[in-house]
Amino acid sequence: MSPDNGYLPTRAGADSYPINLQVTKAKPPHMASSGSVAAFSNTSSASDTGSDSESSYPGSSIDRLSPNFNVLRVNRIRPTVRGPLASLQTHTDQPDDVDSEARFTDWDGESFIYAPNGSFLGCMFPDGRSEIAPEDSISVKDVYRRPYEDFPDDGSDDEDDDENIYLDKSRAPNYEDRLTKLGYVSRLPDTEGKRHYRIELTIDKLLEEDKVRTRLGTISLSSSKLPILNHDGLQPKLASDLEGFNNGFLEVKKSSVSGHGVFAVRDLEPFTTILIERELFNANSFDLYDKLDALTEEQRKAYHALHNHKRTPSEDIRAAIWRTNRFSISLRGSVFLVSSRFNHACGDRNNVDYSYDRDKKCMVFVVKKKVQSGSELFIQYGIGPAHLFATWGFRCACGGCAGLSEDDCKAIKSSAWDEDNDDLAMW
Ligand SMILES: C[S@@+](CC[C@H](N)C(=O)[O-])C[C@H]1O[C@@H](n2cnc3c(N)ncnc32)[C@H](O)[C@@H]1O
Repeated sequence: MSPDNGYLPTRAGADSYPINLQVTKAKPPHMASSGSVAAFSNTSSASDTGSDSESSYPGSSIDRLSPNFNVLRVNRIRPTVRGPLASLQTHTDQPDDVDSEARFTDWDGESFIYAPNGSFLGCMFPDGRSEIAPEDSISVKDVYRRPYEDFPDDGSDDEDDDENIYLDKSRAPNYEDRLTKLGYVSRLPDTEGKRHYRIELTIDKLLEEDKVRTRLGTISLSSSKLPILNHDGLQPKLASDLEGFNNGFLEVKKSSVSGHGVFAVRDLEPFTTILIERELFNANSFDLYDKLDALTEEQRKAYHALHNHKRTPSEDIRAAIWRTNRFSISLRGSVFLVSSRFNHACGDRNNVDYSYDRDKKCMVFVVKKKVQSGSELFIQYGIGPAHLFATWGFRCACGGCAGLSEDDCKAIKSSAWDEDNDDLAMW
């Protein structure tokens, strides 16, 4: 399982986080309460949608916010006759320990927006196609999960006169052509202990001289209530047997695919965060045994209760457990107790995405599509049964792929499998 092996469009980046998203329809333009920039001052409360419609479009499109930033709604307020502009309005319960400005980058018409603490807030596609979109919802598309450090700092970032405007030149070589695509980020008055940011996005190429910022939409964010599961003071029950572990979203129990698995305990909507778990430890092939020695007895017991899938009969059991369960974090691996119980499914069958929060050392799991209560929750370890077999030594039984024949396995073993190699750094 490797959430951190480069940019994969289906995977979350290291500094990106999941959200719960609800999109509401906005008032049609003629009903909008105000079409001017000044209207923003009335919208600093997260509970103010500017819209009275309840329609929701779960599955719409901004993904991957911090657990501290749940998107509650996106609503289109008013398209402007001068061309569309978009804005995000955010708030956070985070302590005031970060810069007061969010960051905005623009690349090939894709807009990436970061919270002041560097957390990825979302992305928008402010291209011409979405101008005055015919549908009521704001046109915010697709999902991007890219580690923050993916954006190279060439020292040449252009800062506009307005100190709240950032344009990342290194990501937008033709940035001069895009000068009308700037993000305007400003802090709004705090309410009820929450901090609010307004992020406006100019997307109208026609507005060369007379740039007018008009709110096209608003995104309100609230903090996630899902607590981090950590194993510092491990409960004996968790140490000996995870079966029955239930956090209100998921439970661990026997799976028909393999051993134990993770199952939904209620109907889940896309983008729901279902588990945030702190690693038990992080190791590489050199310090694994030291790390295991440093665990408490309960923690070690929990480690040994994890599944092990030996690649070779001679493989050390501690190494086999580590290799079977670790999530690859850069060149190291982290072990989790509940996260390690997710089985793999190929193709469309996997229904959960995951990412690693480097700061908190947590794995974060987010539902990708609607899941019915009782269904098994699957992640994707790798692409295709041949890769799974060559890397982890098991034959995929997810039901979503053709699987492997005996001959396939033999062929893989003879080409990609070194019987003597139980090297921990295999993958
Ligand atoms: C991280 S563990 C997953 C949880 C494990 N089933 C358990 O009981 O703890 C990974 C192991 O689960 C099994 N596994 C996971 N997904 C599988 C699949 N699609 N088909 C067959 N075995 C699978 C393999 O043995 C694999 O080495």
